[in-house]
Amino acid sequence: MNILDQIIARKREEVAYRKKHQPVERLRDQGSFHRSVYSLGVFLQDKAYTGIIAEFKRRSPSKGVINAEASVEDVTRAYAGNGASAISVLTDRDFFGGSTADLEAARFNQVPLLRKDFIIDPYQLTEARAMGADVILLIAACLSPVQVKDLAAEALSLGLEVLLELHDEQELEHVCKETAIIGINNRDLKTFTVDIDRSLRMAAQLPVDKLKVAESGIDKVENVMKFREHGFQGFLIGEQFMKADDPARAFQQFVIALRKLSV
Ligand SMILES: O=P(O)(O)OC[C@@H](O)[C@@H](O)c1c[nH]c2ccccc12
Repeated sequence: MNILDQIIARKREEVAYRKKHQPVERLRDQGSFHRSVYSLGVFLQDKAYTGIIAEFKRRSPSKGVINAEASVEDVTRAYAGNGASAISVLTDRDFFGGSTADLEAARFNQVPLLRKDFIIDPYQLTEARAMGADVILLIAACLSPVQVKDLAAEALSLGLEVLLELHDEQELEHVCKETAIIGINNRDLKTFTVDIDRSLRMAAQLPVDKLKVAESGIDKVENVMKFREHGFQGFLIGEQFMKADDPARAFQQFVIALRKLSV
């Protein structure tokens, strides 16, 4: 079993457990279920922001512990206060050290919040809405095209936006009218190999009306500039900030350098 298969096998158990202990009706009663959402599509196209979807990630299966100390509140406040178009928060516990509590703790920020997890069941969409997310991730590598379409339609009906993550050409068939924002993951979730040019190669094959997000392995402002030239509106960056002793400062410095190049 590759790592993605292991994550999904564990996720099925986790979702079954959660459904039993937190019935979907109870999720719908939570206050945040009914709040209005921030639109990732709108924020990615607003030039007042950088296009960066800045991620809060404590650890990962590929890197182990990235940052054990960081405070969600402090880091995400710095992300939102310094031009992030959105914030991504890992909510998977077993492989990424995240939690529902982490996302809830980031909710005070007035930018779109992405629930970063492995979504395989509609229950997780209601859960995402209830915990205060605005956007959910659907990963083509672990879903069929029909599952993507059904989960995306349900997410939209709950008022959530969808970021569909692709990695290779075969996954282009997962793109549908319900998925307006497409991320290309430069990291292969099965082998962890990162190829930063993958986004550039695949971008040309995406429908022109989709918003494009380059994901993973971005560690230089020059990468962001290059992605922009290739028509990308979004850049999902985690480790580059989280591996610093002070992720808030690392983000600020990255944005200052990016703004210098952008003028
Ligand atoms: O930390 P990086 O290399 O900047 O990557 C961020 C993000 O793209 C990565 O965390 C990610 C992309 N797709 C995922 C799916 C699940 C978990 C994590 C991810």
